[in-house]
Amino acid sequence: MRVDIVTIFPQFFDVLDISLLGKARANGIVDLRVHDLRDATHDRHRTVDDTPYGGGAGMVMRPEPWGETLDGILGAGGASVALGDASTPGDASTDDLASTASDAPTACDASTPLIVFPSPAGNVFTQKTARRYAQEEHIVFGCGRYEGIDQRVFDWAGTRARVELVSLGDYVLNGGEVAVMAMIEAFGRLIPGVVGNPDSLVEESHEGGLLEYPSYTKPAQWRGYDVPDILLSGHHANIAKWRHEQQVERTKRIRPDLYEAWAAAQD
Ligand SMILES: N#Cc1c(N)n[nH]c1-c1ccc2c(Cl)cn(Cc3cccnc3)c2c1
Repeated sequence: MRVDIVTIFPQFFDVLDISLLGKARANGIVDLRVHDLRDATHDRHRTVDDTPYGGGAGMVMRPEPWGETLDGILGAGGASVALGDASTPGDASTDDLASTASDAPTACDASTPLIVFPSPAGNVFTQKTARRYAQEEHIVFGCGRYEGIDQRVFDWAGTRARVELVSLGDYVLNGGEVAVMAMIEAFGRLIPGVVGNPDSLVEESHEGGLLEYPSYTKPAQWRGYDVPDILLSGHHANIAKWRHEQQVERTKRIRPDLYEAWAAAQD
């Protein structure tokens, strides 16, 4: 899998060299490339922003550096696909991603790169999104700053690739870098060969729609707290049953929204 990141803070992603993803890069499982948007500027101050048309506070990211950088990543020709607007149906629902939505790509396939722009106005990133991204051959992440990126970048990019605006959640960040770091970790660990023991991914929170069960390790007693007896019984079937019951109880108590969706899917 190839991953390109466009940002004005390339050093922000240096940390990806020390994580599991660093090993995946070294092993050739992931080809990760970081691009400094300012390298596509041609003025003395390497300007990437300007005042917004129509007035308003803050600055908007200029389209030219984005177009030049994405041209370099996608190749001069690049895929030409007929698309709706940049947004695509989110993965937040429990339904499979609707591939027939009016704003979904109408003439492209998995070999067409996916360009993901973090945005407060994007669809919320979920584990379902992470699973989908882990299947992609080439993802380009466009990290914006200031008040956002000129809309024409999304419109033009949508003629060259599949484009998604994605939000990390309903809170406000200062730019896209933190969101991209989180998304790369979330889908990167799902890529075969990145995590040593893939079995460890199966019973995590949000896999299967339930939160994970509580975990314990040695010592059996700690500051007056004991490990549940069932976990010391060696009875694997009973342990599995107890763990599932814990998952259901925790999900119902902590995330009733997830519980309702999970319960509906059991019927
Ligand atoms: N993903 C996500 C996400 C999230 N969950 N919160 N904020 C963001 C996010 C993503 C991209 C940008 C770009 Cl480009 C500029 N800003 C700053 C900003 C803040 C408020 C209103 N407009 C722009 C971004 C914030």
